[in-house]
Amino acid sequence: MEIYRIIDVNLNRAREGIRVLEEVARFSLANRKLFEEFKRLRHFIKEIEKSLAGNPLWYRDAQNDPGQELSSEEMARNNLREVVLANAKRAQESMRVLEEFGKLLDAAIVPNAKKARFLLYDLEREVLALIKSAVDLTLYLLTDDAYLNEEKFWRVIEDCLKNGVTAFQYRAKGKKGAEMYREGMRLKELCEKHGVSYFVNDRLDLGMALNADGVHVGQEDLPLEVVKKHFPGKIIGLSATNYEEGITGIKAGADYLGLGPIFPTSTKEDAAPPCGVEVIRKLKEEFPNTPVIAIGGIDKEKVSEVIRAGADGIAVISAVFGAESPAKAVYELRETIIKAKE
Ligand SMILES: Cc1ncc(COP(=O)(O)OP(=O)(O)O)c(N)n1
Ligand SMILES: Cc1nc(C(=O)O)sc1CCOP(=O)(O)O
Ligand SMILES: [Mg+2]
Repeated sequence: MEIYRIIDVNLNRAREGIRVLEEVARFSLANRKLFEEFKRLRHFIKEIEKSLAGNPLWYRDAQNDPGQELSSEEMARNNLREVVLANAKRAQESMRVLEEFGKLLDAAIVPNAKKARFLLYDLEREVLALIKSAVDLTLYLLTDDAYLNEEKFWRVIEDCLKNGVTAFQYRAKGKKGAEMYREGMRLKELCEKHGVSYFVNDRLDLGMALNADGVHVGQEDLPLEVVKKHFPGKIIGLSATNYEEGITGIKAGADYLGLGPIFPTSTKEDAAPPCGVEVIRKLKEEFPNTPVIAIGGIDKEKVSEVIRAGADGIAVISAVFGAESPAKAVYELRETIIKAKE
């Protein structure tokens, strides 16, 4: 009897998890193919239930189930990706339980539960890829220690987030872990408040501790594949200073490239020689699906040139933080990008 209750609870959890994913595909992604595949999968779970010799419903006893209350982990969801990850995990775990207890009750359901679990892994990957590609990297603002050193810059940053920044990177070089955690958390909260994607530079550990949307690594930071392995489902960006590094990075699975410096920059002392805009054109011709974000020496005058060469977005520091009015600079850069993309 308790096995029927376990089967009942897990059939429900699997269906509920898949139902949430179905709604994400339908309403958030407006993707008919994925929506229908989730629906088919949900019906397939129903068929597993019907194929059982007994009816798990006969043994349902929700009143006396000690696992009824929501854990705080179940209540915390910051964005669509977290909703997908949590519900896919929930459904996959339930199917695994069905496989194990099915062996005791009705071995016939085992291969079907396993099939459903593997189908769900594939669908989850597809949904996460679509969510990742929906992240807007058009105007990507990075911090630099030279600017983030006075209290007044917190106000400046918030103004920028309100005025058109679409992605933000916490980039600190000379600070200790405790300070980075404090600043990083404060910045993350600001980004969340304004619906801006939040990245951490260089440090996988900090990105994980802050539950950032992603981490950006350079050629001399932790290897891309290591960061991808330890931060699954997150957006992992890679710096490339030339065409060859760009190709290698795309083939290794970078979610986007930070390509540069495109022009001379005085912000980064150890920057490579400028690579110019033609590299953007070549990379985008060969790999149109990987976002290329141009960085290094980009300002109001140069932004149109990089966007017309095919860059999906720009990453900037001094063009914003060095401006008399950073919020106005953000607004103007955004307007110029939109015009150049038309
Ligand atoms: C979006 C973006 N592109 C490039 C970089 C540069 O990364 P890296 O080469 O590792 O240099 P540092 O920023 O760590 O000095 C970036 N941070 N972001
Ligand atoms: C952080 C950084 N990375 C670069 C690279 O080429 O990888 S250039 C750079 C500095 C960008 O600052 P600014 O917009 O002031 O030129
Ligand atoms: Mg780096």
